[in-house]
Amino acid sequence: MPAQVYAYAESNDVANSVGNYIIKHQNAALQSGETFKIALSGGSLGKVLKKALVDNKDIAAEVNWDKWEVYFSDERLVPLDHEDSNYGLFNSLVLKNLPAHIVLPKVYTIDESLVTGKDGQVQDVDIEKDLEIASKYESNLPKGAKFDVILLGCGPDGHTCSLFPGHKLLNERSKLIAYISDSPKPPPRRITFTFPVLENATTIAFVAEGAGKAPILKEIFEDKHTKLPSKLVNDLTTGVQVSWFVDNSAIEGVGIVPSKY
Ligand SMILES: O=C1O[C@H](COP(=O)(O)O)[C@@H](O)[C@H](O)[C@H]1O
Repeated sequence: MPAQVYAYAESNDVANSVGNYIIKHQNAALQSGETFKIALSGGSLGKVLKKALVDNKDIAAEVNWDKWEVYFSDERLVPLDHEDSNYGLFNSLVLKNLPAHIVLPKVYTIDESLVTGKDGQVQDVDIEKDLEIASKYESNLPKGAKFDVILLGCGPDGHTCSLFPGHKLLNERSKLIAYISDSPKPPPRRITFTFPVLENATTIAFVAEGAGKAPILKEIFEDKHTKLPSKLVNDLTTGVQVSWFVDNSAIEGVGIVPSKY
């Protein structure tokens, strides 16, 4: 299934389109099941989610938060209220801005006590603990590690989740959640979805904005041989529908014909 690319001049339109996409897949999931299982990323996606799910009142009214199960496609091994935490970003930008009457979603976070220790202080690097964080997170994944939607970012180096170009985790097949201690982008200690989880999703959407993303999108869409992580996701042949929500500057000079969602 070839990836669909949806492009807009304005950032608000990108966000609204992402919001409509989420609602469509939420409704489809709730027609056949009791919960909507979504995985989020960090980085620039946080602001997009706020614009889409909090600020746009029409979309906000359609979100069945109480039926959502929220996971993170990757997480940095820092306390949950740390500025680098992907959960922390979603919490501060979205969850904390929801009206008081909203029943909050079930959100699956890393076990913070393994990062901070019982005294609440961040502990020194302890690979065994970090592996335990990854395997605990894996044990909480939905049945069959099946997500209705996975929302991804694409770093300027082509990384997605915490899967970095050329890294050995690109070949990880036995673990669904893997630990990385040498992330080239700080912070170095993280956990991440692996390819078996991405391959199994119903739908995956990338969100990428800004001229800084244009060179890497050019490589992803024009270089058949590149092995960038985002390209590997883009080329999945397991039946997952991959979409891109971008602004015009992110695809400036890229040879693709975008659509409107
Ligand atoms: O480190 C990370 O970066 C990617 C890409 O972030 P962006 O700001 O360039 O969109 C993000 O998707 C991932 O969750 C995060 O941990």
